[in-house]
Amino acid sequence: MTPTAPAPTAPHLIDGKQTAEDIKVEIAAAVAQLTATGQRAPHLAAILVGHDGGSETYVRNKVLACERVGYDSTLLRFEDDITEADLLAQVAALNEDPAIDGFIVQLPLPKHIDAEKVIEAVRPDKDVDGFHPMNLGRMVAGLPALLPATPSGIVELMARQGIKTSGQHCVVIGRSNIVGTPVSILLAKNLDTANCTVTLCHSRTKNLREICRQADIIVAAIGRPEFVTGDMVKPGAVVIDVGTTRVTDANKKSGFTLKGDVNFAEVAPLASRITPVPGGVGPMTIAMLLLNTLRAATGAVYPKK
Ligand SMILES: Nc1nc(=O)c2c([nH]1)NC[C@@H]1CN(c3ccc(C(=O)N[C@@H](CCC(=O)O)C(=O)O)cc3)C=[N+]21
Ligand SMILES: [Mg+2]
Repeated sequence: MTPTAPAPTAPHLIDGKQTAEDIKVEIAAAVAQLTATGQRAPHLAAILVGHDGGSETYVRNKVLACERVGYDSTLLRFEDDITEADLLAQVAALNEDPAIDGFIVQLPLPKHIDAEKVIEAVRPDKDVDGFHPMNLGRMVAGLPALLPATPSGIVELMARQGIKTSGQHCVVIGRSNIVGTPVSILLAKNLDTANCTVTLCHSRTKNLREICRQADIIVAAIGRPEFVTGDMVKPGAVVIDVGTTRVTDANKKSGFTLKGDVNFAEVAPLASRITPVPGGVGPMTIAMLLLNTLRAATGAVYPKK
């Protein structure tokens, strides 16, 4: 008898691209309602410093997404020798501009610029990245806040895909300020969409493999391509891959392949559900940025100034 062919992986893929599209349709409807009542469309601005290929792609995707939902968008580009003082002046100008509802400063910034200082300079009510300590603190305290886009995108993606989180053991790998740390906090919250038992692992974690094997849900956010291998995953686990590293690939016209933090070939056959890269968490990040911009524009978190 011939061996059974492996089960097709498509049905258990978590389609972040489609879910993000659904959210954009909802946002577009909200924008149409705003403009029908005589209000102007939400306006998102992005500051991009330098010429990093990944950053250019993400920012371009953000601008395109704005067009899709009917927002106005402004892209401010600067060379990588811009001084910190000049960048801070640009941030101050956007803070004061009443035509701008929210803005982001694309990271990473050049080494001579103190990124923390720039993040703290963004007015919290326009901080649609949710990176300002005011928004992070309000999130930790469970107060209304502009939430960071990738963490809230992960929570929203699991909710919309019917993935059970309540009481589940979620192992987050990576403790960055923009993903690992905030997503571990969100997933532990007493929310219909969260309520996980969370373990936050990082580069100093002992017995990482054993801890990961106890996870019902793994969130991989270490930024190391194919870090999570089959031996780290309990059969039936849900696997959320946050990584998007460009790896040189001579066979590709672009010269690179986008790699997640999960070894997809090994892990997909074990997982009950898994996000692909691309088409998983990345598009959700953009959808949640748009949602934050709508919340900023309508004064849903902070009163409009
Ligand atoms: N101030 C700031 N805010 C950010 O939110 C921010 C940032 N800086 N710096 C870099 C990271 C990374 N990030 C991504 C956004 C979209 C995709 C995305 O759309 N990815 C597509 C593929 C895109 C491609 O083809 O490269 C996908 O996964 O399907 C990925 C990564 C936002 N970040
Ligand atoms: Mg720096």
